[in-house]
Amino acid sequence: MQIGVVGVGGGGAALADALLTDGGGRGVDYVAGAVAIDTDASDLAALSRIDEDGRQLIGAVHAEGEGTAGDAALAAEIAREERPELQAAVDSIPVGRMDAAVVCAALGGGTGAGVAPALVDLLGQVTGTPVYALGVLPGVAEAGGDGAAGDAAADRPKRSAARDADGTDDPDRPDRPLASNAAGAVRALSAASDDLLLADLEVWRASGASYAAAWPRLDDAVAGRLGSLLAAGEAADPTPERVLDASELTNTLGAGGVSALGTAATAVENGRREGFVGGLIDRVSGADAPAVDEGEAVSVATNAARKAISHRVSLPSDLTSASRVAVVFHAPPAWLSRRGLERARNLIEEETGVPEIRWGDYPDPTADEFRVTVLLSGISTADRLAALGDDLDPTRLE
Ligand SMILES: Nc1nc2c(ncn2[C@@H]2O[C@H](COP(=O)(O)OP(=O)(O)OP(=O)(O)O)[C@@H](O)[C@H]2O)c(=O)[nH]1
Repeated sequence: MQIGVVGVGGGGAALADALLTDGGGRGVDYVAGAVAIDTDASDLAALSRIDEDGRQLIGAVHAEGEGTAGDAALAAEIAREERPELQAAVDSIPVGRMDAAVVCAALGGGTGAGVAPALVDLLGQVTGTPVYALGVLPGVAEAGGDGAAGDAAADRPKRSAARDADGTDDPDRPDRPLASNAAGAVRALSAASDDLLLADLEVWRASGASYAAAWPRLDDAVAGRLGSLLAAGEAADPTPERVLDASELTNTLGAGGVSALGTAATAVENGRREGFVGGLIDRVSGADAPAVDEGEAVSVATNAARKAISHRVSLPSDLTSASRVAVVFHAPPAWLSRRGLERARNLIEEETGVPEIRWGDYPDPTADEFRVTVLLSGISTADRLAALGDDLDPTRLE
């Protein structure tokens, strides 16, 4: 599945950048084009993968190139006033080559929360493809919740402030209302987009560490999960037994509620010889697959499947409330045993209560792990969302 990516705000643009990095590193590209839009010039300048031509600063008059400091209403106003600039940025994405658009945003940020809904709306009008939102929920402590380390005040929730040498914030700017921004953005994006995929920053925060330390971990992990799902349908050599293509993914998404991503991997022997000469011998002799014990293949597949839905799912939630599931098995070809994949699918079906999950395999002779990646869609019970606002019970979201 080919996607056009629009990252908005500091966190959203960083996540879009991570998707481009993941796509470039796979040998199977699934990003048709990517742009970043922000009110903060320094955050745009800090991106590493998105082309300079694809970086659009907005709100220069109101935000002076320094972000909105959490003011989602101001950001929404900027989006209304500068719709032509948003349109120009989006126009640089090759719409004809993509199966869907993905708008990435950190939902606690003013720019992310205020501008992402306008972008979803705009993309819906110009692309003719589904438009998905990929949102980062703020950490519990930075959003003013309890139950986490009390260092939220010292833990700069904003990217440019996190880089400030003195660590102080602009006293003229209001406190950042991360929780209410996130609540508003979840409401608006679930109404405007074809599906809202969520990743909770809290999931990637190591105990006692700062949220800033969790940013790249979340961005790389979420990009890797989405990348595994999207690239599986694009990989043609060797031929998969079953392809999880764009229409399968589109049919998994859009079930109402919200969606989450899970993954887990086990290291496996891929049987390749080391080095250039070894690679040549492998190619000439065709001896690139180790003999894999069927019992071991089944055990590796089921263990990875169990962990993928129980460990660091991007939005902690009641998995039995999901209504649709798609799974990709990515491994060296010899490890993709029919029985192993069937047992792993059965396990996921039993744990989620979703019958007949969609799935595909991704045989990859260069892989050195057996990876299971899961998309859980139509989730209707997630405590973290309910804590952000009564009306955010996903059953009530569109
Ligand atoms: N995943 C991720 N989250 C980030 C990153 N940078 C900031 N965040 C989180 O995003 C939220 C703040 O949003 P930002 O993206 O910094 O703000 P913004 O959307 O640029 O909006 P402004 O308020 O106008 O600066 C907080 O929850 C931060 O912890 C990042 O690089 N990656």
